[in-house]
Amino acid sequence: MASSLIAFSQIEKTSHNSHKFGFTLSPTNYGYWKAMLEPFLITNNLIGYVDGTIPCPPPIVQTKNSSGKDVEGDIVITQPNTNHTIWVSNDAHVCMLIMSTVSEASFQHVHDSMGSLATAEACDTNGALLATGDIRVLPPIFKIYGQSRAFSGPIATLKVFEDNVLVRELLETKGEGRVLVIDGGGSMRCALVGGNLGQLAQNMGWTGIVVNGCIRDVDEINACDIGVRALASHPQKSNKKGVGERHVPIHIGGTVIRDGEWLYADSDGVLISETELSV
Ligand SMILES: O=C([O-])CC(=O)C(=O)O
Ligand SMILES: [Mg+2]
Repeated sequence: MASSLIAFSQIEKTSHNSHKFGFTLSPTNYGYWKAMLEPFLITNNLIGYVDGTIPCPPPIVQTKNSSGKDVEGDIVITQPNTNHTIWVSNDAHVCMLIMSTVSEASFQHVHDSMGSLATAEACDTNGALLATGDIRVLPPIFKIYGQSRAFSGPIATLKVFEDNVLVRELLETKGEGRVLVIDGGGSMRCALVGGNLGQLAQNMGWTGIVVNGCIRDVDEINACDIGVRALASHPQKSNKKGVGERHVPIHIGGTVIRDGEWLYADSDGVLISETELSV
């Protein structure tokens, strides 16, 4: 039998809400914030809603009403799952508690990560699309840079080699939430993106940049409010000849990526999908 969840009582909720944290999460104090918040969540048995050890039960349950002698066999009864309703309500309470410790400066960032699609879950639930190649997983060759650890958007492709003139030209156009995916041939001999281009991408509304190649000005890029993936950092700048191809199919690690497809990146990896996936 499925174990039952218990809804938080009004007394418990009031007690949680009256806890004074006395600080908020800002763009610079994540370690301190986590060290202060985690013990609170553990001692109040709330951590399971955060780390996934109390998973969301399915909204519908099926029970078999076996009547023994019934020649028709078992009758399957479908009903709403009260555990699901309780979990959703408890989870909303925990979310509210945590969001009350997030500063306005960090709100958008936290909100974006909460709303983004988890790549592991997307793989688990889309086995058929993975098998047909409609969803592809990029090989785990990338390092994570930029403020946004989880990001997604329609792809603009670019093929260049040790030359970043076209990277700047594309980033000077409106991003409109797109992710620039640069096939730089995996070159480890110079950087295709640096702090200035990272800032430009942020200002022009790009969501992220994925580089099959290197970046530089890592500290500046890490301060930009975009997601960045690259093979490594390299201090040298690239050529400035303006050679390359925009919006063409590219290959990264043997995986084809087409302009207009969707990219999903989080701490677990990077997915390419022919169409937009629902969260
Ligand atoms: O100028 C470049 O080639 C890359 C760079 O350093 C930047 O974008 O800041
Ligand atoms: Mg620079």
